[in-house]
Amino acid sequence: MSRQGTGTLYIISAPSGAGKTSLVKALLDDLPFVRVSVSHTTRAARPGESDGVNYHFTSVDDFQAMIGRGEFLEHAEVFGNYYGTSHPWVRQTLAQGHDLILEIDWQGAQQVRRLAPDACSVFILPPSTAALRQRLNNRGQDNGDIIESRMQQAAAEMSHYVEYDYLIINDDFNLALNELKSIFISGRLKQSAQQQRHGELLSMLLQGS
Ligand SMILES: Nc1nc2c(ncn2[C@@H]2O[C@H](COP(=O)(O)OP(=O)(O)O)[C@@H](O)[C@H]2O)c(=O)[nH]1
Ligand SMILES: Nc1ncnc2c1ncn2[C@@H]1O[C@H](COP(=O)(O)OP(=O)(O)O)[C@@H](O)[C@H]1O
Repeated sequence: MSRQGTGTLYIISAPSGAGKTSLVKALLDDLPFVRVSVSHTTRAARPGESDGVNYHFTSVDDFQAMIGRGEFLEHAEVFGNYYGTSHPWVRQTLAQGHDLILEIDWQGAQQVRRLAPDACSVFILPPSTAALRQRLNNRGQDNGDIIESRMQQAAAEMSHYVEYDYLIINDDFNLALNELKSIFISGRLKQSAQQQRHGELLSMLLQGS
């Protein structure tokens, strides 16, 4: 299912605050063939977040109705809220030939791997737990209790890193971004070579030089 059309499915997981959203945003700015899935969640929007952009903010009743209709590729409860990925949207985006990122937790990653064994998965670690706490504080979007509960669950999330194809330590942001980009570019190159379209990719990659 990760290779319907020409797109490849990528899973990116990390403990809260490790920097996955910032890295994915920067990656999307640089690589035009990549899209990110906007998940559904029952958590409240943070200041500055908008419906349909960061998440589809959904009531618990609506979320459960979507589960009942089989609309999620995967879903999980994280930090006391539900999160899920729209199956029709994933199918359509891959069929259009885009590579697609799912920013999901380890539970969702396990569900997706069962359905799409050739999905490529990347785990992002912070350089230390102290840095993780510092980043959650600096982000300034969660109160002290929420930060505490995210720190408590960080170890459990991080214990799953061995299940992933790639591991990136997000210490220096630009270094981590380049490592992430190489994974996507190499994946695209492999696909393009299979489809005899490597010349097209090369000119896309070199257009800024
Ligand atoms: N299984 C699953 N997890 C998700 C989904 N969307 C987000 N998450 C995970 O839910 C957790 C909390 O996300 P969020 O509330 O945005 O907090 P943040 O990671 O600190 O920015 C993170 O581990 C996300 O990877 C989804 O659609 N499915
Ligand atoms: N390499 C880095 N060094 C320092 N701060 C970072 C780095 N990467 C991300 N951050 C900051 O850490 C905070 C959490 O990042 P975010 O992308 O929201 O994490 P996540 O999506 O994994 O919860 C943000 O304020 C972000 O700007």
